[in-house]
Amino acid sequence: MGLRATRLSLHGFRGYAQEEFTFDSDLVLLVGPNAVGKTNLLEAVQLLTALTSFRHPLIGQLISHGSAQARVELDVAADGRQLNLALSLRPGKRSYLLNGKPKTPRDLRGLVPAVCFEPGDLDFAKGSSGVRRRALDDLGCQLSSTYFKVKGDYDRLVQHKGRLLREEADERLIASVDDVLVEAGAHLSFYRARLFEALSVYAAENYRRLSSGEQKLTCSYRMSWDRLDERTGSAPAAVDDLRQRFADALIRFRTAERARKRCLVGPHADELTLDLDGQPVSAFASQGQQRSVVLAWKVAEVRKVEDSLGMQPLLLLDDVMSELDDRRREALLDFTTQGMQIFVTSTHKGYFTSRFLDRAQVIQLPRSQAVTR
Ligand SMILES: Nc1ncnc2c1ncn2[C@@H]1O[C@H](COP(=O)(O)OP(=O)(O)OP(=O)(O)O)[C@@H](O)[C@H]1O
Repeated sequence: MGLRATRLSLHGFRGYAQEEFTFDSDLVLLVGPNAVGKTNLLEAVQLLTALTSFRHPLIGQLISHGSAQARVELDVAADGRQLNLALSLRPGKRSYLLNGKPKTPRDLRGLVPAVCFEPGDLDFAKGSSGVRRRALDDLGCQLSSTYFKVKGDYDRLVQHKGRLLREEADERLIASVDDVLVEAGAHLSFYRARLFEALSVYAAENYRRLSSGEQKLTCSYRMSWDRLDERTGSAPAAVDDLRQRFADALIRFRTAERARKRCLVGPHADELTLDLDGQPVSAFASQGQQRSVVLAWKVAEVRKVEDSLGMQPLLLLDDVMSELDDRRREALLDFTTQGMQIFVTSTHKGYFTSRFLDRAQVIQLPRSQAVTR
């Protein structure tokens, strides 16, 4: 199924007082100098589609300085249907509309999916497990309302438990939180590990192609309780199994958690590792290899969205061309022939081939300059 964003309007959003863009191509290149608003524009598209932004902003940060509210709207053609997605932002409150009718994020989840690739994503390869957990959760929340709910429940509970541990609350009170934490935590680890496994298969294949089979990418997920007990993690068979293992671990680590005053076990501490030929990517891979790993992972995300939702996501590429060498840039631009709509931002047109530029709608920012093709 093809998704095409055709119009974006921005009112009081970030640096945009009032602006409207129309898109007439499946390849949209936004070019302009630093700080002109390229990323802000992609962020608006991401908020209306993925219902999140890679910047994870507070609502107040999205509203233009000096404005009381912001509104962004995106028209999308989806298999003959016209969708108008709107997001209104006021301090502390965000509300969505679909074709003029109020909707919850739950209603909109997965309606118009998007995958974003931005320079900060390089941390996916070189950063800690926390970066990879967050990336997985962002995608999982887009793919499934259940994932989103379980993640929200777990985050709230683990924060609450953390507060109780810091306040040295009564042991029975903490144990009562553990009783509910087990349910949300077992589900979150289960969903996340399954998503990771599916993406790992695609990413390994993508990496093999990108590196011409020179190295093998392997990805592994270790539940926190296996990691802390120094056991070798194995793929979870079922939620029941995880529930039991999590409950046992919470009892085993009760004294340690009270002593350290923080939550030690649970999905927030699961470890997600990436290895090239058995060596951790974060510590041993070259910068180029790390970039290829991230590229392989992003391509895997696109494929997973297609598998799960039966449609190609919008692909948002924010300033990644400058981060990639010619070969990897070419590999990424291969995507542009696969029919999905792609938004690319860049400070320079020079990163793109004439073949690419001929096909693309080039929007020059700031808008005082002419819009060209
Ligand atoms: N809430 C806000 N109100 C007003 N301006 C804002 C707000 N949030 C961000 N900005 C401004 O938006 C600008 C940054 O825009 P953006 O990140 O889209 O730039 P960019 O074109 O992607 O730049 P670069 O090429 O450097 O990545 C900054 O000048 C910043 O001050």
